[in-house]
Amino acid sequence: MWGDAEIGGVAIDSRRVTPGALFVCMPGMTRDSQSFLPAAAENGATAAMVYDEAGREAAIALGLAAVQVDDYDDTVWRICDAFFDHPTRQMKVVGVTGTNGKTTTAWLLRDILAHLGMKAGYLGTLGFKLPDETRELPNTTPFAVDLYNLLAEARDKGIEALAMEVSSHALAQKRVDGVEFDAAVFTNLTQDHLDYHGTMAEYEAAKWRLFTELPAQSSKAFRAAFNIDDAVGLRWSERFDGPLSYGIDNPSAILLGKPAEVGVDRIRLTVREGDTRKEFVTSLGGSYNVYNLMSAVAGARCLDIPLGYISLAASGLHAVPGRFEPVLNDQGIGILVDYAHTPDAVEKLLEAVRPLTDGRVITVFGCGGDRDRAKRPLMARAASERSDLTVVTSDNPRTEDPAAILQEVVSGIAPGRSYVAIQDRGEAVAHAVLAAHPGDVVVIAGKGHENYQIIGREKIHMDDRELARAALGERL
Ligand SMILES: CC(=O)N[C@H]1[C@@H](OP(=O)(O)OP(=O)(O)OC[C@H]2O[C@@H](n3ccc(=O)[nH]c3=O)[C@H](O)[C@@H]2O)O[C@H](CO)[C@@H](O)[C@@H]1O[C@H](C)C(=O)N[C@@H](C)C(=O)N[C@H](CCC(=O)O)C(=O)O
Ligand SMILES: Nc1ncnc2c1ncn2[C@@H]1O[C@H](COP(=O)(O)OP(=O)(O)OP(=O)(O)O)[C@@H](O)[C@H]1O
Ligand SMILES: N[C@H](CCC[C@H](N)C(=O)O)C(=O)O
Ligand SMILES: [Mg+2]
Repeated sequence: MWGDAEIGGVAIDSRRVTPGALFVCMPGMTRDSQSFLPAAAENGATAAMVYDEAGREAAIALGLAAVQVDDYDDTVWRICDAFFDHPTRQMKVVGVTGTNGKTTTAWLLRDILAHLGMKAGYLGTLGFKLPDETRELPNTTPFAVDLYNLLAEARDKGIEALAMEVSSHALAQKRVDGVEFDAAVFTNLTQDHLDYHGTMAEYEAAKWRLFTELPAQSSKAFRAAFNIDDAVGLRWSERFDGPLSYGIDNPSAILLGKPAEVGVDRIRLTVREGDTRKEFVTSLGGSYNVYNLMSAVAGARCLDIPLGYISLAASGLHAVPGRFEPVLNDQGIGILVDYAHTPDAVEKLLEAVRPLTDGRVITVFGCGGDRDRAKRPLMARAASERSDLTVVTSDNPRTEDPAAILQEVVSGIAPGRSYVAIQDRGEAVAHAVLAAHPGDVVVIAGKGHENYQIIGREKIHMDDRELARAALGERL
């Protein structure tokens, strides 16, 4: 520590530094965040957390108090948790983790809690949702400094319960350490993010921290809910003391769902827990959402909300933005915008769609650049095996060559299956919609709620729902 300073805030980005703040420089970013020390000082920072000698010297030269840390990940959350006075001790927090279904589960859980009159919040891929406003966030689970700022804001605004997605990146980087979870829900584990974690074992180990290391740091009692129809969920529930197991297929689940009807915008199921049975009728659609509904119910049960209350609240549930979201039209063409961006999600999505139509299924999808390359051919296989026509296109190529990504995707198309590769996403959507006949379903996967395409480091406006409507216009 060099020098002393009274701290009035903590910021990770020089543009968000307010007078008196500690500016936290995070190592390993695309740009050296210590290069923003002058901008932070200009905005009134009085102290800086730096990660090497050059940063320390720069901070001191700017008149800032400086602390140099070697283990960034393990230090920053401790500083934030202490500075913000342990914000999660004053609200219920339910974490949701797993490869697919985090956003949907956490969003539905927030809706259930809000319908029951609680002041509930949501934090995840769809942003930071408070009762009166929703703000977009760049990450599913923000970095510790940003996260703790949001948690303190939630606490200060009287949020009673927060449903929060917890990504594997966040767990590996200790972004959520110090957060005192009342409960955590596990949805499923299949391949994704191998670019970051390297192996499935490492990926799984990161997620497991939410159920082991994090509760061990917490002063609260902790409950865990596992989907035991998933192989990893089953294994974990056996390793865990007193979990709430849930599922549809495995009859030993404590919370057991029996779907009675699954349509485009209707799910009806019975949930049994011991001697209690309750009917759930929602305006959600798609068979994969039966699981997410069960996950959300499990999250609410972990907070001791009676099953009957949860079933009442569930009657108000409807499609989550960008997930199995219909684009309505009067041309008789089913159009669904969805966020499937893993092999398992593509499979589950298309299995949800097939029973809903006697017509053809036409699927448009791509794979993100600068992300897990190994999943590209697997997504193509999953899509082409279950579609009558597959249209491969771009999905956030980022700094990669879009044509090269398309080639890697196409290498996985199942032999003999019909496909076309069209790099421009707007043209690809138009091709699919123009090829459709009444009764067919066009599935546009991968971008869901995203209203942009990232090309290079630029974000340009692009929204699959708008592209679909424009293409419908071309048919007239
Ligand atoms: C690869 C990666 O992790 N990138 C993150 C990184 O972006 P970057 O390296 O491009 O940042 P940068 O713009 O060069 O800035 C570097 C540093 O300087 C700071 N800065 C920058 C400009 C300035 O004027 N002043 C300033 O202080 C920034 O705050 C940052 O700390 O820093 C940004 C700001 O903190 C993050 O939003 C961004 O996450 C991006 C969006 C991302 O996609 N990350 C993925 C890998 C991720 O974390 N995903 C997980 C899982 C998602 C899921 O499957 O659900 C997640 O939780 O989001
Ligand atoms: N329970 C599930 N099992 C399998 N696939 C699912 C499940 N829930 C959702 N999906 C598929 O995954 C897509 C993304 O769902 P959602 O956004 O809820 O997941 P997520 O885990 O939050 O994803 P991300 O990692 O991007 O945050 C959906 O659009 C759907 O195609
Ligand atoms: N949170 C996910 C989103 C991927 C969505 C897809 N549109 C892409 O860009 O690959 C990720 O960072 O892997
Ligand atoms: Mg998400």
